[in-house]
Amino acid sequence: MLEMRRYVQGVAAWCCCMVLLHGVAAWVAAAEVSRLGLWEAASKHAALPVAVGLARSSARFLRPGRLLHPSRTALASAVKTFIMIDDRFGATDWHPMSYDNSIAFLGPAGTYSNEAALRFAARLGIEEPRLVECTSFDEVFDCVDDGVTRFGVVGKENSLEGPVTATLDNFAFRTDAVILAEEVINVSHCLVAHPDAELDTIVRVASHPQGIAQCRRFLATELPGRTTLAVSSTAESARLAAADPTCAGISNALAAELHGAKVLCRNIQDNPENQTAFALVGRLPDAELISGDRHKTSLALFLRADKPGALQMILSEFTYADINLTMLQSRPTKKQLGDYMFFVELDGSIHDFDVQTALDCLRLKLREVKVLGSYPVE
Ligand SMILES: O=C(O)C(=O)C[C@]1(C(=O)O)C=C[C@@H](O)C=C1
Repeated sequence: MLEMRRYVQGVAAWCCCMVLLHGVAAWVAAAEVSRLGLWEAASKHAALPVAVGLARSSARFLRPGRLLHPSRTALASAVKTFIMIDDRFGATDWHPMSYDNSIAFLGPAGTYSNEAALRFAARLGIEEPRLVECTSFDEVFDCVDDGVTRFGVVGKENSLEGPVTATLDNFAFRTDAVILAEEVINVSHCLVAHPDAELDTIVRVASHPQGIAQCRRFLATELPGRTTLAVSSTAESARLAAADPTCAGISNALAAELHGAKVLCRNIQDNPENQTAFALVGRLPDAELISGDRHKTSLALFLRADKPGALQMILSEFTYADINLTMLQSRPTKKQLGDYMFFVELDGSIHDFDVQTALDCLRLKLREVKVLGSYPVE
């Protein structure tokens, strides 16, 4: 009986603590709002996140696990009302352009990007796409941003070399285009050369920097001492090789055939499992053009300040929402040495409840959460 009474007293004391904690949280928020005014308090992120943080941690204690999501979302949405956020996926001020079926890609004909562009065209149901050749991924983004083409194709990640940084930087700092779909291409490189060339007449090997990096071991063992030359694409290297017996290229067999080069060696990449994921980029109103069963979401996350535990805080929101991350990459903000932002790719759609919850919570803590796309994967 005595034990029972102690237990009841314990529970009552615990409840009082929780009520007190919520009271303090509300009081802090109210004091800050009355001191600064609602808008300033919210935009300074001073009182409200503190209140939310306290309320969340006590609520976490009250209702552990996934049961907590409704209260997390309610809190996050309540605060979201007062804080300016970059949520282009919720934006409404979008003006449709006059559309055609054009796709910008890294040329010339025969690149892996070309192959990806044709696959995307098939998924879009475009029978005869108008393919616009570009000399870099920057130019592909420019085509989409300036309305020169409706779609663009850019490399996103390679299984041997990792994320394509030129693409990430465009997404973080330059473009408003979004990822509409992803396509994975098997990359099987050949050493291609002038019809009269042999291995020992080659003095230079040209290719896209990714192509050269993916064949490092082959070049060191089969063509030691040869210089390498970075060119705009693998197919461009085939074109160069076809015109110069001393310069080989690294491309696929189709590019060699299209540009008049011959194949000297096949499958020269350092790992037979070489794949590159390409992104179809376009404007937001086209976000639902391609549908699928499985989705990925890509984000660029900008910190308010560099401080201990910042990355752990980001990761814990995903862990808490039970979301699997498929890519994590830090990149310099280009403002000062040591200042970094993060790219995250996760399993799930922006429309999933768990994903929305995690994003709402991150928006309270970060300077910017930029959604780069929520798209079907094959
Ligand atoms: O040069 C090409 O063929 C491209 O499409 C570019 C690219 C890349 O950006 O990674 C695509 C696939 C290979 O990984 C090598 C180069």
